[in-house]
Amino acid sequence: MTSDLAAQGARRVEWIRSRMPLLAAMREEFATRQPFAGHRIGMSLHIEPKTAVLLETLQAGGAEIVSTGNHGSTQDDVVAFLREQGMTVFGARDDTLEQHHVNIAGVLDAAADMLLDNGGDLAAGVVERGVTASILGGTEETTSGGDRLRGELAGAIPFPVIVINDSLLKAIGENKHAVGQSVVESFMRITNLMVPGRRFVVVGYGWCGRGVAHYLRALGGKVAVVEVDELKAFEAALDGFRVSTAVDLAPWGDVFITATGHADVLTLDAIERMHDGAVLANCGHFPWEIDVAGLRDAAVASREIDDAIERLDLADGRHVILLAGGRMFNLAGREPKGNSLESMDLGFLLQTLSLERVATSAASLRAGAQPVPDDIDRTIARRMLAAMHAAE
Ligand SMILES: NC(=O)c1ccc[n+]([C@@H]2O[C@H](COP(=O)([O-])OP(=O)(O)OC[C@H]3O[C@@H](n4cnc5c(N)ncnc54)[C@H](O)[C@@H]3O)[C@@H](O)[C@H]2O)c1
Repeated sequence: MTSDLAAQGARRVEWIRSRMPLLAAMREEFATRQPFAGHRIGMSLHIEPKTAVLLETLQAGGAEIVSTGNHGSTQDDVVAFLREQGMTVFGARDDTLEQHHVNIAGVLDAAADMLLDNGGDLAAGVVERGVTASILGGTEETTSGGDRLRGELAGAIPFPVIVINDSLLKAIGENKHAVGQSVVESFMRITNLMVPGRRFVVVGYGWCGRGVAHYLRALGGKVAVVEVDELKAFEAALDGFRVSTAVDLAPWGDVFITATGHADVLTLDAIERMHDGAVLANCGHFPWEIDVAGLRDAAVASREIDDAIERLDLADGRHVILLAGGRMFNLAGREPKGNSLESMDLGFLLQTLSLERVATSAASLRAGAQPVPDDIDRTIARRMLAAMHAAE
């Protein structure tokens, strides 16, 4: 019998599934191809409705799924739905960090022969347990997991791991365009402020920063860029943005958005020069880009004004607004949407085709971390163009 929670999960997945055409086509192909028949995939990935569509697709290809989510973000209705589809899923939204580690151990105990990893936890687990020989290969979703495989785990992984975040297709489709769109959407949803005419300073002009700067300008925002790499700073200037340092732009900007992946790119020396009411937000992966600790020390008072909006009063009478405590603000606030369905359709097809490559041709891949094979990027780009009717 379907539980109420599973039924709620099923309803939420329905809309998402209906707008992920690349994965839908894959499920049809897999019905006959069955590349994962006889394989058990052990997974660690943020569990929400888009992930459910990925898991359904792998299951349609014959895979047995044993999965857990990220700590603190597992959606219980989606877990209930996936369990009803015959998958083994560990984890709940309120799990402690300790329980999360038990969940990861549960996935490792299932003795999967393929891994879909997130941050390198499963790869580190099989090395620690000395069971690497039983693994055919797998994928790694994140840059930080890729860094770990190439750093502390280098030489210890005798099977291939395709690092999804190394894909140029993903950089374009997700980091630039999806993060660009969702950062602008989140700024508007969380603050309810106007973009047109407002002065934004974007720190970092990599894939994400470029997207953020372009989407803000597209809505009429005035945008300046801070970038330490002179080539990217030059590109930002040619793209028509004002380019300078954070300290120099501090009195000019109304809103400051960091997108670098690096620590302390917005510090007190800039914050002290900002005008009263300046808004600070970060969309980089780690919550360390804005010097939040330094800001809290300098503040004489602080209070939560609304969901993900905090006011910090400074000694000279000015105040600044910090969104989402300096964490990724496009995943915060009421009803965070995260990145667009289409970008996740694309990202999860990268996962699916990379796992299929491992299942069918592991011997043709080298051991350890490696980028997504170029032909997979190009196949998906062609499919995405067709799904978008871009040629019409
Ligand atoms: N919020 C999301 O949904 C989301 C999605 C994808 C990636 N990310 C994260 O966003 C961050 C940026 O990703 P990316 O793909 O744009 O990386 P990237 O490497 O393409 O760009 C980072 C840029 O920041 C610049 N930079 C570094 N230190 C700087 C400093 N002190 N001041 C100014 N510029 C500086 C670098 O020169 C580089 O151009 C990463 O942490 C990534 O994990 C977030």
